[in-house]
Amino acid sequence: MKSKDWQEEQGRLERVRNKLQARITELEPEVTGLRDQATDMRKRFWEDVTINTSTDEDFEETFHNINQQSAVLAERERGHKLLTQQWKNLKRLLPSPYFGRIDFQENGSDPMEQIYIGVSSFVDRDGLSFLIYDWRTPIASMYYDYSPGRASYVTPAGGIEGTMELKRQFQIQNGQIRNMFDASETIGDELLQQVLGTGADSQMKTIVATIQKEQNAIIRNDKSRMLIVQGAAGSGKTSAALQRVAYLLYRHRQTIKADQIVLFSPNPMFTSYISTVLPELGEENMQQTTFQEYIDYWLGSSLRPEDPFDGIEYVLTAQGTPGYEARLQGIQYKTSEAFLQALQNYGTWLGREGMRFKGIRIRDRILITAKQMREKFYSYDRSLPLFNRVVLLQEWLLNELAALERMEREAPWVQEELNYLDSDQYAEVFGTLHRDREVFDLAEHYAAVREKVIKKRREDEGDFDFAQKEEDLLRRTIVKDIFKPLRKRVRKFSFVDFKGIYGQLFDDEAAYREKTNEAVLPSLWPEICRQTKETLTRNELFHEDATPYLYVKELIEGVRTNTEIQYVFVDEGQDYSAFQYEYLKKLFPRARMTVLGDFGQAIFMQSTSLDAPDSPLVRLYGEAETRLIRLVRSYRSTREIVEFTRLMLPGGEEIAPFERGGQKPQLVGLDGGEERDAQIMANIAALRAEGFHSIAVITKTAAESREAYESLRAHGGEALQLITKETQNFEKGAMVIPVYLAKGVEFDAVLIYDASPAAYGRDNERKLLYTACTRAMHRLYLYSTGDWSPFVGALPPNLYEKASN
Ligand SMILES: Nc1ncnc2c1ncn2[C@@H]1O[C@H](COP(=O)(O)OP(=O)(O)OP(=O)(O)O)[C@@H](O)[C@H]1O
Repeated sequence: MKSKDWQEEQGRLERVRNKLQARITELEPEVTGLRDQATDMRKRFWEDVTINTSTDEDFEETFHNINQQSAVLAERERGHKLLTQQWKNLKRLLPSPYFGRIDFQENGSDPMEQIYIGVSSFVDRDGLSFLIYDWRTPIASMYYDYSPGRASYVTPAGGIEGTMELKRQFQIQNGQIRNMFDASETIGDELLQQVLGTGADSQMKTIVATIQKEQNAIIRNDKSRMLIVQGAAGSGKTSAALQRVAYLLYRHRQTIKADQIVLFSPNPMFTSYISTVLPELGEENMQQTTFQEYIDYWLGSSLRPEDPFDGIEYVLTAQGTPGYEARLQGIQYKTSEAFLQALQNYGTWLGREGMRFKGIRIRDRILITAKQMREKFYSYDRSLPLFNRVVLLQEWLLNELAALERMEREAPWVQEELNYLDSDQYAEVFGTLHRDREVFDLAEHYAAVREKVIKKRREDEGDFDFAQKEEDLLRRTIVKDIFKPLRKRVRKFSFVDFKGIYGQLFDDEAAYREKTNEAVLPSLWPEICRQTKETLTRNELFHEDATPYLYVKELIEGVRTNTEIQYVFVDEGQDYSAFQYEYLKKLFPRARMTVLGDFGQAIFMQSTSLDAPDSPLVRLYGEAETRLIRLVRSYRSTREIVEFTRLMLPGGEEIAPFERGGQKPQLVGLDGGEERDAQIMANIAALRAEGFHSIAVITKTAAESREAYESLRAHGGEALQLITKETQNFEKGAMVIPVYLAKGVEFDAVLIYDASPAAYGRDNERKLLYTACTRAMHRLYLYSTGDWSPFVGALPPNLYEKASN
């Protein structure tokens, strides 16, 4: 780069920074001033309103007064929030105001425009000249989409065409230009090289300075109801998703708030991993959750669903145990669209017969039987949906309970209870009767006067009537205490026997066919039925039963929806079943959906292909509303690691490495376990000495992780961290982690604890090994004390180096 250019750019940078600084200094007193005003107002809120309730007019005036005062306060707070936001943005810009520049000559327009691009916009005093453009502005999109030459962009008013004369990238730190590149290709590789060469972090970083064209298409897609991204490991799916959230929040800032966007992530640790990206971009985080959290929430405490990690642990460790094959078949069937259809048919069947209810009882006595409920239920108009009839039944039950409650007050058991009441309960009733009196002070006065006038004493504690009243009240209280929780439960639909309704699906094959019209059943159906029923008796649910169970529950209770949410993001989308997608679609009827995933990393049984021609995801909203984008370039790992890992997958040749070189993966053959642990510890020490700090020893299962952890600790690995499904935060350092928890995250170096055929031999273990190896950014080691997994053995030997002790 010519030094004249450099000087000019440094000069401009300084001018912009001075302006930024001046604006910050100018805003500072306003920001603190408004904050103080608002705090002060809040403190003095009640001093500034005069409360007078003497007359109706006074009361009304007080009411308006309070309203007015809170409106002023809200306005101040809003003003303060906006100003603070602006002030924070400027402060964020100051050390590194921009990262890119394009010179654009619009067709038919005179001056060529220099467009500097940063994480937010900064306008000069005149209010017109943009000193910095937010990366999300339409004009800035050219920076990501074009190399110098003809270029265009789309504004709300239409397309603009012209020529890009220059495209420049900057690395600016603390106000100094550290690097400057003029790019001839779409985003020069140099900057990306540098960014990717740095170490892994315990938190994900933003990529706004180096977004690639194909990622930009994902970020700015604003048309599709359903956007599907199938992308190879490390191709930037999660990154694109997060920058897309930032883009949407900017593009629709008048209408969408961060809490109207929800992102489903694979586990809580991942949630913490990505939590800093949006704040770094000056935006609030969207809502983040896991599917499991949803399920737990809606199932309540009635049943304990198995979590997906216990589910996968079973699949990976229980081969050969009785019932294993049936469980696998069960998982496959229960997560399929066929089962969803079967359950819909089941809903129709329940509309005609077979609903199950739970009788309502008090003290070992049935008040309303399940049979009565069933008869009542099926007496309602059969054209009404299940849900409406259940609501009618609910109303009927509440009325019945009210009548029964009145009758019950005279029941002999109530008399008995009366005899056993303790003094506290008496005191309470006594207090209530007297309280009634005090409240009606006027009535008390009136009664006292009346007593005098008619010369007859009013009734009192000693009177028969009073005693009668007291007993009545006691009876009411006793019966009410029993009926109140009954009513509460009826309101929560607990008179419906959901467990029985779901369970009876698994009575036997003929019954199942009749209830669901299902033609094709898994061959081990009887065993699937036995397992499902047995789990239900323990008040547990297999992971694969949880969503279907909720689905059936909602057929009856009414569908739960959340209409507030405008955008739903599903990361690691291959791990959700067709069934779960249908459920999400129903849950968020207004939302647009973005699903990002990689079928190459589909390690759960319920996986869904994202881009197959018959993918249920495409059917979800229909082809016309769906856009599929494929990412094949992998940015995370070095070329050597990508070349090694991609061939583990059928069709993996299309995955393209980014040109960043490194060491070939190392296959370390050892004679025994002890030796392996010593070797791993030696490799970790060497990696650390080289400056790699985030290191993961990856195992296939949680059980294996624990064993490896114990064993490595005995060989000097005291500082290692064991990651389990309960781990909430992702910390930098060396750790032992099962592969399914390492999904979505990355490390400087990955060490595959056991790459033998015993660990990764079956076909469903191929993707596990691929997922594990693709977590590595710079270094990859595989260990085995015997043969190599066939997925490694089949690779051309020039793709790795063999090392033995
Ligand atoms: N355009 C880019 N500029 C800089 N870094 C990028 C870019 N795209 C991706 N990366 C980096 O590549 C790594 C992988 O990105 P990310 O985790 O988003 O990929 P992914 O497709 O979600 O991966 P996986 O499916 O393996 O979880 C991250 O370190 C990310 O910062």
